[in-house]
Formats: sequence, structure tokens, C-alpha cells
Amino acid sequence: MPSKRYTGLIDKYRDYLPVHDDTRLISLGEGQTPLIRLNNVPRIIGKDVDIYVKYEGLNPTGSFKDRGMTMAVTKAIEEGSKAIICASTGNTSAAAAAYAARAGITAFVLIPEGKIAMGKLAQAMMYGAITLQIRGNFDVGMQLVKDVAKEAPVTIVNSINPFRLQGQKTAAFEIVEELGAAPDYHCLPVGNAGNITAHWMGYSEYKKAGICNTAPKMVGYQASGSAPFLRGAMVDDPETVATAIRIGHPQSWDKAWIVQKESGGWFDELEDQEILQAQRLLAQHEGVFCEPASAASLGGAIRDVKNGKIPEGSKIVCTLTGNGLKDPDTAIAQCKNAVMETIDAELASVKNSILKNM
Ligand SMILES: N[C@@H](CCOP(=O)(O)O)C(=O)O
Repeated sequence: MPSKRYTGLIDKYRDYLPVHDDTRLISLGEGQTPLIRLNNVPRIIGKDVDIYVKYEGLNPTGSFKDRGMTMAVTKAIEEGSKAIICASTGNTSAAAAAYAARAGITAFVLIPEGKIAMGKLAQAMMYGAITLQIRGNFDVGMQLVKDVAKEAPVTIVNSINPFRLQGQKTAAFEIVEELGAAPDYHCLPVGNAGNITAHWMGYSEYKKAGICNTAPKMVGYQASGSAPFLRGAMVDDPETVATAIRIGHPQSWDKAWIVQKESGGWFDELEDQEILQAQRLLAQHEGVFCEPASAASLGGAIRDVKNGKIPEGSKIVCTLTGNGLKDPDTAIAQCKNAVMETIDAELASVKNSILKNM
């Protein structure tokens, strides 16, 4: 029986992407992530809404960055680049390192010392990136990357590289194809603001092509300690437990404001405790483990459903940007009440534990 093996999102969506027939595609089979309908959360919050999570943590390096990185590295190779560079709060560095390894080029990654989740650091090191820990935050690293790229032969693969957004827009394509229409609301965590911009590009392109009739209101949620869109100005010392969005100077600032206006959406903020509460809710009642930043989308959506800003009857998609396994320390730290006992390795002890915990 003839079958077409899935070989990644560039191959699937090549008609919508800036590649040629002979472009060498650098892919790890990214994309095609599950769109999971939440069965229990609407009941728990007592609201009649259809909530889906787009689980981007199931991409090859565990985050949505892979969608952008396959395009950025493919184009870097096409242009003859031998090295790529990024500043990162962790996920971009993991993706850059992996796709550079796949392409056979060097990745330089600048990360804020002591401020990225352990799993992400492990990824960058294991994939063989040259990891530069800086005594400064992501925004400082981003400026350094922009400055050094003017003086050294490296291609920037942060989302200021336009090919990143091209790749990331495909998540919107997948959602429209799976739902048969665009959702009413699309909620995302916002850090550097490239992903909300990319999704809007995707919905707008599919609408223009007549593949969907509507586009969603785009809603961006930030952590209160790192919320420049809520402050209306850059934040110099961003802080949050959701390290992936610990960004005070978003690079897609202007673009994201345009998305908000064009789509009729809004920005809002969550306290760290609300973000972590949403992360636990999703894990413990739906079996979906995302990293803290990702949970800002669901936490925000739940709040806006409860307060009526998102009306009942709506179809909502929340992007879960990264896998929970990337940040085990934050997960374990908030599971102090989880049942974990050390018992003797004998039948009676196991049985006793079962009976006690039923
Ligand atoms: N959260 C990001 C920050 C960089 O964002 P990018 O989309 O511009 O690469 C990360 O994972 O590093």
C-alpha cells in the first residue's frame, strides 16, 4: 500500500513556506503535535466551554521552537552559514543545538546563568552546543547576540530571524485542519512575543486562502513579574518562576501589538502562583504535563472564562509551549504533598500502602 511518510512541517507545508524544490531540509520530524480536548477542566470550573490544548511539548526537543528552528536552520544552510547563535531562556537554545547538530554546523547559545531549567541546559550541552552562560538576563543576551552577529560569521536564530515565524505559523494551520475551522479564542504565553505573531500569520494566511472563514481573538498572557505588555513599556528586571517567559524586552513588541489590535484580543497577566496552579490542574486532572510558562495560557483562559470575558459556548485553544520534563525542579518543588513513601520491598508493605491510599 503506498504511504507518504511524515517528514516534517516544511515538507508538508512547502507551498506556504519560502523554500525551493531543491532546498536541503533540516528536519527532525517536528510538528503534527496533539490537539487535546480537555475533558475535566470545563466541568471543574463549571463552565460550558470547549477547551483544547495544543501540546507543543511533544515536538522533538520538547517545545514549539522546533517549528521555527527547522526553517531557520534550513535557510541558514541554504545561505551557506556554518554557525548559528541565539540568546535563550532555554527552549530556543535546546532547539538551536539540536538542529545545528542535525545540520552539522556549530551552535552558540547565550543563556542567563542559573536561570534556565535543568532539562534545557542538559539538552544544549548534550546536543553539543557551545554554551555561554552570561552574568545577565535574557534581554542582555539578546542585545549581545545582535551586536556580535554584526562582527562575526554567525546567523541569528532567535525569532527576529523571519524564517522562525514562518515555521511557527504552521501550528495555526494544524489547528484549523483539525478543528475544521479556526477557534474563537487562541491563548498563548507571551515572552519574546514571536509565537503569538506567528500564529496570527498562520490564521491570517489560511483565512486569505479560504481555508477558514474566521480567525480567532489572540490572547497573550504574561507573568506579572515579566509583563511589559501590561505595563505598556519594557521591564528591565523581569522575574518569574516561568523562566521561559522571563523576558522584559520582547523583540516582537510592535508586531504583537498589531496582532492584539487586528484580532480584537488582549493581554493579561498572572501571578506565579496562578501559573503553577494551572500547571498542576492540567497535570493532575488531564494527564498533560507542561512547563510552567505554558500553563499561563490555560490559567489565563480559565480566569477569563470565569469572569465572562470569554463567553460560554466558545471554542478555545491554549498553546502549551513546552514539555514539563524540561523543568523537573519546579515540578518537584510544588509536589510536597504528593504521596511518596519509602517502604520495605515486600508484599505486605505494598498491599498495606494500597489499602491505606484507596
Ligand atoms: N523563551 C525563549 C526566548 C527566546 O525567544 P525566541 O523565540 O526569540 O527565540 C527561549 O526559549 O529562549
